[in-house]
Amino acid sequence: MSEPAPAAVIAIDGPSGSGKGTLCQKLAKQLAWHLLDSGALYRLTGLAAHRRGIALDNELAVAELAANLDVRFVPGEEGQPTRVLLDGDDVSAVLRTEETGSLASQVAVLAEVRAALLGRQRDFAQAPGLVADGRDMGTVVFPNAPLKIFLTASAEARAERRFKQLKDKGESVTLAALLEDIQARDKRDSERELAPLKPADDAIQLDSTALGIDEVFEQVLALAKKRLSL
Ligand SMILES: Nc1ncnc2c1ncn2[C@@H]1O[C@H](COP(=O)(O)OP(=O)(O)O)[C@@H](O)[C@H]1O
Ligand SMILES: Nc1ccn([C@H]2C[C@H](O)[C@@H](COP(=O)(O)OP(=O)(O)O)O2)c(=O)n1
Repeated sequence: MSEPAPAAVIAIDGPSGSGKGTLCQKLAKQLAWHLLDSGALYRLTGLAAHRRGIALDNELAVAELAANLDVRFVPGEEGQPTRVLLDGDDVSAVLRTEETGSLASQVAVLAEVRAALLGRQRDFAQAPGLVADGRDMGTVVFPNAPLKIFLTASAEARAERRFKQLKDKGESVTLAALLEDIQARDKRDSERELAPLKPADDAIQLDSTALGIDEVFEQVLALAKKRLSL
Protein backbone atom coordinates (compact mmCIF):
# COMPACT_ATOMS: atom_id res chain seq x y z
CA MET A 1 0.00 0.00 0.00
CA SER A 2 1.42 3.42 -0.90
CA GLU A 3 2.39 5.73 1.93
CA PRO A 4 -0.21 8.48 2.59
CA ALA A 5 0.94 11.85 1.28
CA PRO A 6 2.67 13.79 4.10
CA ALA A 7 0.27 16.31 5.61
CA ALA A 8 0.75 19.91 4.50
CA VAL A 9 2.32 22.16 7.15
CA ILE A 10 2.27 25.92 7.53
CA ALA A 11 5.16 26.85 9.83
CA ILE A 12 4.81 30.11 11.79
CA ASP A 13 7.89 31.11 13.80
CA GLY A 14 8.78 34.29 15.62
CA PRO A 15 9.60 35.93 18.96
CA SER A 16 7.31 36.38 21.94
CA GLY A 17 4.34 38.67 21.38
CA SER A 18 4.67 38.86 17.59
CA GLY A 19 1.16 37.44 17.20
CA LYS A 20 1.97 33.81 16.31
CA GLY A 21 -0.63 32.21 18.58
CA THR A 22 -3.41 34.53 17.43
CA LEU A 23 -2.53 34.02 13.76
CA CYS A 24 -2.19 30.24 14.05
CA GLN A 25 -5.52 29.83 15.84
CA LYS A 26 -7.30 31.89 13.16
CA LEU A 27 -5.58 30.00 10.32
CA ALA A 28 -6.27 26.56 11.82
CA LYS A 29 -9.94 27.46 12.31
CA GLN A 30 -10.29 28.92 8.79
CA LEU A 31 -8.65 25.90 7.14
CA ALA A 32 -10.07 23.33 9.60
CA TRP A 33 -6.49 22.13 10.08
CA HIS A 34 -4.74 20.82 13.19
CA LEU A 35 -2.84 23.29 15.41
CA LEU A 36 0.52 22.74 17.15
CA ASP A 37 1.34 25.21 19.95
CA SER A 38 4.92 23.98 20.39
CA GLY A 39 5.59 26.62 23.05
CA ALA A 40 3.00 24.97 25.29
CA LEU A 41 5.13 21.78 25.32
CA TYR A 42 8.21 23.73 26.48
CA ARG A 43 6.08 25.65 29.00
CA LEU A 44 4.65 22.37 30.36
CA THR A 45 8.15 20.91 30.63
CA GLY A 46 9.48 23.96 32.48
CA LEU A 47 6.45 24.01 34.77
CA ALA A 48 6.71 20.28 35.51
CA ALA A 49 10.38 20.66 36.46
CA HIS A 50 9.63 23.69 38.62
CA ARG A 51 6.76 21.90 40.43
CA ARG A 52 9.06 18.97 41.19
CA GLY A 53 11.96 21.13 42.33
CA ILE A 54 14.17 19.82 39.52
CA ALA A 55 16.94 22.24 38.50
CA LEU A 56 16.23 23.65 35.03
CA ASP A 57 19.77 22.77 33.90
CA ASN A 58 19.48 19.13 35.00
CA GLU A 59 19.32 18.05 31.38
CA LEU A 60 18.65 14.33 31.80
CA ALA A 61 15.98 14.76 34.48
CA VAL A 62 14.19 17.53 32.56
CA ALA A 63 14.39 15.54 29.30
CA GLU A 64 12.86 12.56 31.13
CA LEU A 65 9.97 14.83 32.17
CA ALA A 66 9.56 16.11 28.61
CA ALA A 67 9.41 12.60 27.23
CA ASN A 68 6.74 11.53 29.71
CA LEU A 69 4.61 14.64 30.15
CA ASP A 70 1.26 13.70 31.69
CA VAL A 71 -0.70 16.36 29.83
CA ARG A 72 -4.28 16.52 28.58
CA PHE A 73 -5.81 19.25 26.38
CA VAL A 74 -9.53 19.40 27.25
CA PRO A 75 -11.53 21.30 24.58
CA GLY A 76 -13.65 24.03 26.13
CA GLU A 77 -17.42 24.29 25.70
CA GLU A 78 -18.57 26.53 22.81
CA GLY A 79 -16.42 29.64 22.86
CA GLN A 80 -14.51 28.54 25.96
CA PRO A 81 -10.71 28.09 25.73
CA THR A 82 -9.12 24.66 25.80
CA ARG A 83 -8.11 23.65 29.34
CA VAL A 84 -4.64 22.20 29.90
CA LEU A 85 -4.18 19.53 32.59
CA LEU A 86 -0.66 18.70 33.82
CA ASP A 87 -0.51 15.65 36.10
CA GLY A 88 -4.28 16.05 36.36
CA ASP A 89 -4.09 19.66 37.58
CA ASP A 90 -5.61 22.50 35.51
CA VAL A 91 -2.59 24.68 34.67
CA SER A 92 -4.32 26.69 31.92
CA ALA A 93 -3.78 30.05 33.63
CA VAL A 94 -0.25 29.61 35.01
CA LEU A 95 0.87 28.12 31.69
CA ARG A 96 0.55 31.50 29.93
CA THR A 97 2.37 33.67 32.49
CA GLU A 98 5.70 35.32 31.70
CA GLU A 99 7.26 33.35 34.57
CA THR A 100 6.33 30.08 32.86
CA GLY A 101 7.54 31.52 29.55
CA SER A 102 10.93 32.08 31.19
CA LEU A 103 10.98 28.52 32.60
CA ALA A 104 10.23 27.27 29.08
CA SER A 105 12.97 29.37 27.51
CA GLN A 106 15.49 28.04 30.05
CA VAL A 107 14.73 24.35 29.45
CA ALA A 108 14.51 24.97 25.69
CA VAL A 109 18.29 25.41 25.44
CA LEU A 110 18.82 21.75 26.47
CA ALA A 111 19.50 19.42 23.52
CA GLU A 112 18.00 16.34 25.22
CA VAL A 113 14.79 18.26 25.97
CA ARG A 114 14.45 19.37 22.36
CA ALA A 115 15.12 15.80 21.22
CA ALA A 116 12.51 14.44 23.63
CA LEU A 117 9.84 16.79 22.23
CA LEU A 118 10.72 16.49 18.52
CA GLY A 119 8.78 13.32 17.74
CA ARG A 120 5.72 14.47 19.66
CA GLN A 121 5.68 17.72 17.64
CA ARG A 122 6.03 15.94 14.30
CA ASP A 123 3.15 13.60 15.22
CA PHE A 124 0.84 16.64 15.00
CA ALA A 125 1.32 16.69 11.19
CA GLN A 126 -1.87 14.86 10.23
CA ALA A 127 -4.26 15.26 7.27
CA PRO A 128 -5.75 17.56 6.17
CA GLY A 129 -2.91 19.78 7.42
CA LEU A 130 -1.12 21.41 10.35
CA VAL A 131 -0.55 25.01 11.40
CA ALA A 132 2.60 24.93 13.56
CA ASP A 133 3.45 27.79 15.98
CA GLY A 134 6.93 28.05 17.46
CA ARG A 135 10.56 29.14 17.20
CA ASP A 136 12.02 26.37 14.99
CA MET A 137 9.03 25.00 13.07
CA GLY A 138 10.46 26.03 9.69
CA THR A 139 14.13 25.42 10.50
CA VAL A 140 14.11 22.11 12.43
CA VAL A 141 10.76 20.46 13.09
CA PHE A 142 9.17 20.85 9.64
CA PRO A 143 12.05 21.86 7.29
CA ASN A 144 10.02 20.77 4.24
CA ALA A 145 6.93 22.82 5.12
CA PRO A 146 5.60 24.29 1.85
CA LEU A 147 4.89 27.64 3.55
CA LYS A 148 7.05 29.22 6.27
CA ILE A 149 6.28 32.57 7.87
CA PHE A 150 8.65 34.36 10.24
CA LEU A 151 6.46 36.84 12.15
CA THR A 152 8.17 39.71 13.95
CA ALA A 153 7.32 43.05 15.54
CA SER A 154 9.36 45.61 17.48
CA ALA A 155 10.16 44.61 21.07
CA GLU A 156 8.25 47.69 22.25
CA ALA A 157 5.12 46.75 20.29
CA ARG A 158 5.33 43.16 21.54
CA ALA A 159 5.69 44.30 25.15
CA GLU A 160 2.69 46.62 24.74
CA ARG A 161 0.61 43.75 23.36
CA ARG A 162 1.64 41.34 26.12
CA PHE A 163 0.96 44.07 28.70
CA LYS A 164 -2.61 44.56 27.42
CA GLN A 165 -3.12 40.79 27.14
CA LEU A 166 -2.04 40.08 30.74
CA LYS A 167 -3.78 43.16 32.21
CA ASP A 168 -7.00 42.01 30.53
CA LYS A 169 -6.52 38.74 32.44
CA GLY A 170 -6.25 40.72 35.67
CA GLU A 171 -2.53 40.07 36.08
CA SER A 172 -0.48 42.75 37.84
CA VAL A 173 2.36 43.42 35.41
CA THR A 174 4.40 46.49 34.46
CA LEU A 175 5.28 47.40 30.89
CA ALA A 176 8.94 47.97 31.80
CA ALA A 177 9.25 44.51 33.40
CA LEU A 178 7.53 42.88 30.43
CA LEU A 179 9.87 44.61 27.97
CA GLU A 180 12.82 43.30 29.97
CA ASP A 181 11.35 39.77 30.05
CA ILE A 182 10.70 39.81 26.30
CA GLN A 183 14.19 41.10 25.49
CA ALA A 184 15.76 38.47 27.77
CA ARG A 185 13.78 35.68 26.12
CA ASP A 186 14.53 37.04 22.63
CA LYS A 187 18.24 36.99 23.46
CA ARG A 188 18.22 33.47 24.98
CA ASP A 189 16.03 32.03 22.21
CA SER A 190 18.04 33.52 19.34
CA GLU A 191 21.55 33.07 20.73
CA ARG A 192 21.29 29.42 21.84
CA GLU A 193 23.38 26.87 19.95
CA LEU A 194 20.57 24.50 19.10
CA ALA A 195 17.49 25.39 17.03
CA PRO A 196 17.91 29.15 17.57
CA LEU A 197 15.07 31.54 16.82
CA LYS A 198 15.83 32.66 13.26
CA PRO A 199 13.99 32.74 9.94
CA ALA A 200 14.44 29.70 7.70
CA ASP A 201 16.22 30.61 4.43
CA ASP A 202 12.94 30.04 2.57
CA ALA A 203 10.71 31.78 5.13
CA ILE A 204 8.61 34.80 4.23
CA GLN A 205 9.32 37.49 6.83
CA LEU A 206 6.38 39.61 8.01
CA ASP A 207 6.70 42.55 10.42
CA SER A 208 3.39 43.02 12.24
CA THR A 209 4.41 46.15 14.19
CA ALA A 210 2.08 48.38 12.17
CA LEU A 211 -0.42 45.72 11.13
CA GLY A 212 -3.66 44.71 12.87
CA ILE A 213 -4.60 41.11 13.67
CA ASP A 214 -6.93 40.80 10.67
CA GLU A 215 -4.40 42.37 8.29
CA VAL A 216 -1.78 39.80 9.27
CA PHE A 217 -4.33 37.00 8.98
CA GLU A 218 -5.55 38.09 5.52
CA GLN A 219 -1.99 38.42 4.19
CA VAL A 220 -0.95 34.97 5.43
CA LEU A 221 -4.21 33.32 4.34
CA ALA A 222 -3.68 34.72 0.83
CA LEU A 223 -0.12 33.33 0.82
CA ALA A 224 -1.40 29.94 1.98
CA LYS A 225 -4.12 29.79 -0.68
CA LYS A 226 -1.60 30.68 -3.37
CA ARG A 227 1.28 28.49 -2.20
CA LEU A 228 -0.85 25.46 -1.28
CA SER A 229 -3.48 25.88 -4.02
CA LEU A 230 -6.23 25.94 -1.41
N1 LIG B 1 -0.98 42.40 14.79
C1 LIG B 1 -1.35 42.61 16.07
N2 LIG B 1 -1.61 43.86 16.49
C2 LIG B 1 -1.98 44.09 17.77
N3 LIG B 1 -2.12 43.13 18.71
C3 LIG B 1 -1.87 41.86 18.34
C4 LIG B 1 -1.46 41.52 17.01
N4 LIG B 1 -1.29 40.17 16.96
C5 LIG B 1 -1.57 39.69 18.19
N5 LIG B 1 -1.92 40.69 19.02
C6 LIG B 1 -2.28 40.59 20.44
O1 LIG B 1 -1.03 40.54 21.12
C7 LIG B 1 -1.06 39.59 22.19
C8 LIG B 1 0.02 38.54 21.96
O2 LIG B 1 -0.32 37.80 20.79
P1 LIG B 1 0.05 36.25 20.69
O3 LIG B 1 -0.67 35.71 19.49
O4 LIG B 1 -0.16 35.58 22.01
O5 LIG B 1 1.64 36.33 20.39
P2 LIG B 1 2.75 35.16 20.41
O6 LIG B 1 2.00 33.86 20.30
O7 LIG B 1 3.62 35.47 19.22
O8 LIG B 1 3.46 35.31 21.72
C9 LIG B 1 -2.48 39.01 22.20
O9 LIG B 1 -3.26 39.70 23.17
C10 LIG B 1 -2.99 39.31 20.81
O10 LIG B 1 -4.41 39.50 20.81
N1 LIG C 1 9.31 25.61 19.11
C1 LIG C 1 9.62 26.27 20.25
C2 LIG C 1 8.60 26.91 21.02
C3 LIG C 1 8.96 27.53 22.22
N2 LIG C 1 10.27 27.50 22.61
C4 LIG C 1 10.70 28.07 23.89
C5 LIG C 1 11.25 29.47 23.73
C6 LIG C 1 10.14 30.37 24.18
O1 LIG C 1 10.65 31.53 24.83
C7 LIG C 1 9.37 29.52 25.16
C8 LIG C 1 7.89 29.82 25.21
O2 LIG C 1 7.40 29.75 23.89
P1 LIG C 1 5.92 30.36 23.57
O3 LIG C 1 5.74 30.28 22.08
O4 LIG C 1 4.91 29.70 24.43
O5 LIG C 1 6.11 31.86 24.04
P2 LIG C 1 5.34 33.14 23.43
O6 LIG C 1 3.89 32.79 23.38
O7 LIG C 1 5.94 33.37 22.07
O8 LIG C 1 5.69 34.20 24.44
O9 LIG C 1 9.57 28.16 24.76
C9 LIG C 1 11.27 26.88 21.83
O10 LIG C 1 12.45 26.90 22.19
N3 LIG C 1 10.91 26.26 20.67
